[in-house]
Amino acid sequence: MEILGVISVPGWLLTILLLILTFCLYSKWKHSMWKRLGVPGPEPTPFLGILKEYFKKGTCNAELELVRKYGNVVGVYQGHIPSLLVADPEMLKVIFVKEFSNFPNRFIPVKPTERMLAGVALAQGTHWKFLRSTLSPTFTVGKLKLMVQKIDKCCQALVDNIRSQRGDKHPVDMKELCGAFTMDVIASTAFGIEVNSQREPNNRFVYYGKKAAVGQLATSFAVFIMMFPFLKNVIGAILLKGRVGKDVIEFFDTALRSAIDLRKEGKEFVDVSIPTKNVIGAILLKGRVGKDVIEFFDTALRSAIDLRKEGKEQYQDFLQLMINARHKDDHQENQSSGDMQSYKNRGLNEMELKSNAMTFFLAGYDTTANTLSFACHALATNSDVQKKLIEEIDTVLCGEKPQYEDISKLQYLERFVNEVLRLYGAAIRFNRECQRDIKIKDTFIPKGTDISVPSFALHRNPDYWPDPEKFDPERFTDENIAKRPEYSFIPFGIGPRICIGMRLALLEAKMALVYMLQNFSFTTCDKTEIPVTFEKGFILKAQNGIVLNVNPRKDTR
Ligand code: HEM
Repeated sequence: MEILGVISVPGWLLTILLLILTFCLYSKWKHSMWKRLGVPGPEPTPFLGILKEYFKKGTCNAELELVRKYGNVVGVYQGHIPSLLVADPEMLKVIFVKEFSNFPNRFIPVKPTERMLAGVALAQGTHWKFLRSTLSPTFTVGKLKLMVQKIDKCCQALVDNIRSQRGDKHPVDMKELCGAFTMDVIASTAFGIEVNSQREPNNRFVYYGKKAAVGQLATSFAVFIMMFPFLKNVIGAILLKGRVGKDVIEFFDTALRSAIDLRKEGKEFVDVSIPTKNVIGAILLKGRVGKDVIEFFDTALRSAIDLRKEGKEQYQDFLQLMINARHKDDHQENQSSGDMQSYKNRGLNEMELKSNAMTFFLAGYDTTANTLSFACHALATNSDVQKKLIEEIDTVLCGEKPQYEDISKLQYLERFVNEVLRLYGAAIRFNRECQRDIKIKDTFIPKGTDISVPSFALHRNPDYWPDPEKFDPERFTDENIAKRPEYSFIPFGIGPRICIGMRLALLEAKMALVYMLQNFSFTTCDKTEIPVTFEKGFILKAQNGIVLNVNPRKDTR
């Protein structure tokens, strides 16, 4: 083809050039939205928007810089998807509480699968309302009290494990140990399965839990879809369905299916061989899960069954509570959409049960584990705080094991944990999708916008937290709390969609801290990183572990 009768260009090359030009214009137009709306923000990198910064500096540091530079409301682009970062407490109240009906759902950058939408964390509209109201009773104080015995056992194992790991005064990686501890807690409180992941760091639950941990969505596929969101519905689901965590999902599904089957008929618990054989047969036939997984699962299952045979297990776990919430009306088993009335007479269907059990497992493991390991780091690097905490624990408990009621008496512990959550809250970002155009505090937010909360940056804003990097539990005295705006401290989110597992997380973290401090104190060693380097994902983690000296308390058992 000739251009202006001068240059001869092959047709295919011209097509490519035109395509590139079209994409560049598309990118430029997409990246002009916040400027047109008068919202401050950084100049986006073509096609990638802010993603390059996130990958280079990590989500938490990138957002901290953005909020410090542009203020509490910042317009950015994840690829070509417009995101409004909101770290203004007043605006957060409007979006997450007052105008919740306009922001009821999470923003999901990829096309969600049916399974993703069946879990309470990603469910939408009335379906979310139904799931949330069905699952919330699972986390009441009364139900949590029933879990205390299980948590207690895991705490004892944690202490034993620290003791054996430190051996002859070797430093201990508390990140690994805390991960194994919360894995034990969630396995027993969610599924009634006792896995000794603390003594077996290569345990399959730990392996699959880690593999499936939040942050998986930051795959190249997700980035690709963020760059070209118009392709979301065409290829998003296919790519994600095919590639992300298939073996992980399969593992959890099989484990759960058999656990449910076992419970359906009380008498089957007595016969170990039949159900176990069936499960393994099914896995082998499918040929998808490795031999090691089968062996692990067989062992875990066997121990769960053995416990039931010995009558030790009373099914006081989330799985049982969820099973109790289903089969109220079997013929509506497959219903998963419609108005609230259509959910009225049914419990959880199979897909919802599976998806939520896995959600609890994944949401409850990594978040709590990292919070706890940062707490140990804070103790080691703030000896005065540690001393005060030990004094309180000794005075209130007099060396006895903590009971549920004791935990609320430990006021300094409450302040300490809050300060840990302020500086090291695991969920550094959570979001909502704007359903209809709306103007809030002079900012126009178009329908479909992702509203993301950079909580790491909010929790380090010097306007609310003077000398923000300083670790100081006294920030959480009643007097000091009253001086700050509501919603300036939101480690578990805000409003009707606040973290459903908050009480469990706080209970297990506090119990573990009490157990540890009744037996040990923490100090730094030459391998302790100060300050800690964070990983770059959406969950706050110490990149190089939390390595500390753990010293037995001379005055303890
Ligand atoms: C220290 C530990 C934890 C932290 C910091 C944390 C933080 C959060 C945050 C920030 C959210 C988003 C809330 C919002 O959008 O407003 C959330 C949601 C959620 N969390 Fe947690 N979480 C923790 C532990 C747990 C545990 C132990 C469980 C379950 C056993 C859990 C289950 C969930 C679920 C299911 C949701 C989605 C709720 C919904 O959409 O209705 N989390 N969490």
